[in-house]
Amino acid sequence: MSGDGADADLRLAVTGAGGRMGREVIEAAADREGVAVAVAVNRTPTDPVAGVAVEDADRIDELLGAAEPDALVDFTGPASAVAYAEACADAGVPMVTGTTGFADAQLDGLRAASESVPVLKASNFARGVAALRRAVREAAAALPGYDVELTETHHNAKRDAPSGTAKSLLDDVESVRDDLDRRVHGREGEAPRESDEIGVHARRAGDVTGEHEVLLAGNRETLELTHRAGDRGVFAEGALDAADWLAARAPGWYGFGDVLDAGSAGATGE
Ligand SMILES: NC(=O)C1=CN([C@@H]2O[C@H](COP(=O)(O)OP(=O)(O)OC[C@H]3O[C@@H](n4cnc5c(N)ncnc54)[C@H](OP(=O)(O)O)[C@@H]3O)[C@@H](O)[C@H]2O)C=CC1
Ligand SMILES: O=C(O)C1=N[C@H](C(=O)O)C[C@H](O)C1
Repeated sequence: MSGDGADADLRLAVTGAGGRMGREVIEAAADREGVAVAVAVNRTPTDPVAGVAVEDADRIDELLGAAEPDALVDFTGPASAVAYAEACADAGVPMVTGTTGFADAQLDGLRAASESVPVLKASNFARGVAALRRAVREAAAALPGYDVELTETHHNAKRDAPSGTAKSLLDDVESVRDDLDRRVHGREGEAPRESDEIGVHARRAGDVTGEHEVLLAGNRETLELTHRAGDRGVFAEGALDAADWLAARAPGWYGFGDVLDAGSAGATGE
């Protein structure tokens, strides 16, 4: 393969290239046959990652125009993800974003870009989480009246809380349980539990990659459904699968479930 990946099957742009996930995506791409990183950018100057030079993020428009990558993979922050989506729309580049913590207005910005190019947003690219989401929908529907509490644990540098995955799981529970429509974030003092609550607990500690547990409890039994990510490579692999799939799609709004459905894995939803 040539240095700029001109003969690769899938040529990527990666934003946040100096971040935990950006580095992981570049390293996973380097290990994958037929995939090359044609553009990598970061807000602050960063040494090359896996031999890929990291450019100033302010040059993104010029770099996308010159390299014409097949897709851009973004793991940054909500404001920058929206700005990169606008750059993708202008350059005609499909965008995969795993960034979490968007406000509603920022989501509108992503959706606006999806009118021009394919945009795939997923709060979690682990296949196990896709399976967890299916299991949670099934369990919550099968156990009417049971209390539901969600606990997520992440490393101490995570910015947003609760996690994007936690919010997706809460959406899943609420989609099958009309009686649960109030998210209660932690409890303190006089706080008796009401029947319409879903308790949400966000823990931040050490270097935990990411854990999500959904507890369903009746009066004489409990069911716990838990996913633990072993390392960030699992997210990077899923994001590369998503980029590969998205590169051939029409403009629109997509989720990781669409990628897995296409591969007959049977997942649905974001
Ligand atoms: N969907 C999924 O499967 C996963 C999603 N995530 C999400 O991905 C995102 C990034 O996580 P992680 O890699 O751990 O975070 P890091 O803090 O390690 O990296 C963030 C990166 O984004 C850049 N960045 C942040 N804000 C801006 C901005 N305003 N403008 C330009 N660049 C910016 C940072 O640049 P700089 O170096 O200059 O600070 C850095 O390169 C988070 O939202 C996280 O929740 C994480 C793991 C899996
Ligand atoms: O910030 C992280 O690290 C992670 N963020 C995602 C989220 O907010 O759900 C996914 C994963 O849990 C790791």
